[in-house]
Amino acid sequence: MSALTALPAWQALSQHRDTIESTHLRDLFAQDPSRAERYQLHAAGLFLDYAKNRINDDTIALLCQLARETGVEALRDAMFRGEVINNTEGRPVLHTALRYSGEGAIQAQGEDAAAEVRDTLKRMKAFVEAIHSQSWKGYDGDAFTDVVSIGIGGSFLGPKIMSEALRPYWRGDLRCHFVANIDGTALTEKLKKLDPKRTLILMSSKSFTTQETLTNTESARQWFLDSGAPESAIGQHFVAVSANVPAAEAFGIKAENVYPMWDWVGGRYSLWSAIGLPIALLVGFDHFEALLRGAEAMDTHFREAPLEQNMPALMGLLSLWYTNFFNSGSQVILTYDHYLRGLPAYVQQLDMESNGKGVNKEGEPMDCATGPVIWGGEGTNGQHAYHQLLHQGSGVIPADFILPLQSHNPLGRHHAMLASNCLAQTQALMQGKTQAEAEAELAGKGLDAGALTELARHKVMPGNKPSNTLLMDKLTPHTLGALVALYEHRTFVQGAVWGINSFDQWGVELGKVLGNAILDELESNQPKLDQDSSTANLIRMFRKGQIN
Ligand SMILES: O=P(O)(O)OC[C@H]1O[C@H](O)[C@H](O)[C@@H](O)[C@@H]1O
Repeated sequence: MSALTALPAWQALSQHRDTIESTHLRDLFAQDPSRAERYQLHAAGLFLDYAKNRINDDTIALLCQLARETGVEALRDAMFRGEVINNTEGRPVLHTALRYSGEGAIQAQGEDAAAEVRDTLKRMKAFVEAIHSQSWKGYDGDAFTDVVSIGIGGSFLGPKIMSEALRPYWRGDLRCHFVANIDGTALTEKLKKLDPKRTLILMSSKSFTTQETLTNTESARQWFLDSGAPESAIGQHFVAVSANVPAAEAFGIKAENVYPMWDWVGGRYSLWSAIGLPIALLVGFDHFEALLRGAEAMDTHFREAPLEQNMPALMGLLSLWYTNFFNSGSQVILTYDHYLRGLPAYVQQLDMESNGKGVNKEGEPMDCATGPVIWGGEGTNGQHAYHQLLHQGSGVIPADFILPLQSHNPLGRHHAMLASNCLAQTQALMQGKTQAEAEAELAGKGLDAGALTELARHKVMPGNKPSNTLLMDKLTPHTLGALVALYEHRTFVQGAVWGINSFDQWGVELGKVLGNAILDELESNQPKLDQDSSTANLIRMFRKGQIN
């Protein structure tokens, strides 16, 4: 047993689980009409109803005790102070400094992170306004109409998904196209519709070593030059965001066109930095700042609210409750808003890259599960597909339902219908359907008693499936910022309890190097093939371009 699983709170939760297991959520609601009032919370423009979780007051008390015994609050405060909590890379973790609007300093290894952020925001603002006012144009005097944003991982998902989420706020004078994959089809399909004279290329790579981003940017440069643009025009059309300014300059991007990133911001936490430039270009700098303020409001709540009333803490602890005490290997995020359809993929990277770890901070193997599989999609589409497994599958898959109360596109009864589906799903998962209810539904349909009982068995829903419901008045830059920061901190809380480093990603780094050795073999004519027989055979086929 590890120090973690031996903790009094962990042991108490293991026993408490049996109490909870013996009571159906339906009965918990029947026994306590005030349940919804007791298990709800407001923070930073968001409302969380967590009453449909398999909990009672003891569960919350024990989960908060576990957080205290594992030092979650102390680690949170150390993160905000800029201490080196990413121990394997020797770095502070300061994405919260990116949205800090106070005047004070935030020390990050001898530098004032807050001052650097302020300077960079000023530069970003000037750049965005120059593009919008058309004081910065293409080399032939044309205003920019299109931006191609090249980046992958955290340098892609945040800008793309948040831009989509803020579509109602787009200015309308610029389009943005995102290219991440090394698959040449991704870039080719985007570029073939564009006019190089009116296109700005924005490449984002914190490390400036990522194969996909470097190769796509080189190919985009070639496309630009092949169109007849002079080499001297590169400076007007290519901008980079990177923590590695010398490498960006060596690549040919003018120093004044390189916007900084810092070691103390993880890729998956970087959309609030210059990595978010595509968002600012699309929606304007005021809305980008509102996004930062929403995240900052959630930071303040996370920092100040006691654990029992702390939205990210409670969501993180509830997630851990199911992962570690109910063996739920996955969690689903269901957004009932078309603009938020990308959020599950965003949280997937955020959570799985952060908490997909098998050893703790000391490098010792974990003896309990860590990061669950995160997946999901937009409602109501999923209801016609994978919700079947949520309702009648054999495991427990906790769900987060996310619903803005007002639509940006009020259209007849659409929004009420959308909301009714969202609420009905949470209710159906909680209540389920008993054998007696299923039989009652089938009565009068002409079935004999035996057939009726048998068919009813297939229609039984066990219920007792937990969910959170997150509401906001409307999806705005502010509420979006708060929502994303909520998931960041929820991820943090789980990693802190587990005692893992949520801020490195050695498994993903492996992919950055593994491909290179095989690439040499694929492009070579030498029959060297120092590989296992399966890989060698596949390489031979690629060289021939034929499967026979
Ligand atoms: O921004 P870059 O340095 O190009 O990195 C892009 C991505 O690379 C890796 O896959 C990392 O694990 C991600 O966290 C990162 O966002």
